[in-house]
Amino acid sequence: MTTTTPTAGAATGTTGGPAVALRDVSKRYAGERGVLALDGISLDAAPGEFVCLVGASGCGKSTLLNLVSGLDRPTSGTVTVQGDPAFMFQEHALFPWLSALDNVAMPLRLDGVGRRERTLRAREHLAAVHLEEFADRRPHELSGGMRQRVALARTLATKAPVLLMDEPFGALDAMTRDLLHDELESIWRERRLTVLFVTHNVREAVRLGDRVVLLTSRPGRVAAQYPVEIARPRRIEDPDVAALAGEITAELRQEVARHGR
Ligand SMILES: Nc1ncnc2c1ncn2[C@@H]1O[C@H](COP(=O)(O)OP(=O)(O)OP(=O)(O)O)[C@@H](O)[C@H]1O
Repeated sequence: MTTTTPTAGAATGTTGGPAVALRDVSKRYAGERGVLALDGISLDAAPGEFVCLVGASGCGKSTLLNLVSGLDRPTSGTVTVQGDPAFMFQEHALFPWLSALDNVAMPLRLDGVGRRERTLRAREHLAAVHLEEFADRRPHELSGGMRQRVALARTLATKAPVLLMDEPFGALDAMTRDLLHDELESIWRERRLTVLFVTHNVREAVRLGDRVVLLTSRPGRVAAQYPVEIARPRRIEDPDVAALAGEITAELRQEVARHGR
């Protein structure tokens, strides 16, 4: 039986259960070849937990996030989320004709928040990502890193307790990515968000995650899970981060080799 059950409006942690729970979730895409993207995934994220997903290209990471977001439904199994999650992609998907402030205010506007209140709140979210001085700029007047910050601020404006991030920093240079790691980490802690973060970059996963989940090549299954017990604050170049990332990468390589991809 297929059910996707976002318990809309529930706050993180109020029911005492996991913030995100996947139970034996499979996804087969329709079409001639009927690709089986995910096969029997069971995975929880506790309220306030930062979970990173890594795996070979095409193993179903984006599919998994889409199922959690409710954009798509599993073929079988159940997906349960406490509250409506917010989604942030690699492509910032900002409205080009709107200022940074109006982009951030958009979810508030859609929620029916009045102009005065939403401007005030959007300014606070921009300040959280250190962009208060750029409130009036349009996306094309901002750098790639700044645009991703605006996208992050807009995601925060939704007040969603669960944040789904699909390679959000993949296109950024190392320095900008480092800064955004710091900002995301501090916002995550402050707001006690639950984060599901997809990345190709195993070091980034270890830098950010409380736990790293390694998926098998297609069809995606959980191959291994690594609790990250390295004290925060962490830096991506820390030897401990590099060591665990090395271990996970070795396993990932074997996984890719096993499937000849
Ligand atoms: N809408 C769709 N229709 C048919 N097949 C799809 C669809 N979306 C994804 N797929 C297939 O499902 C598999 C998993 O795709 P998905 O994008 O979830 O993988 P991924 O791990 O996020 O990939 P990458 O790391 O390259 O971004 C792939 O083989 C892909 O071609």
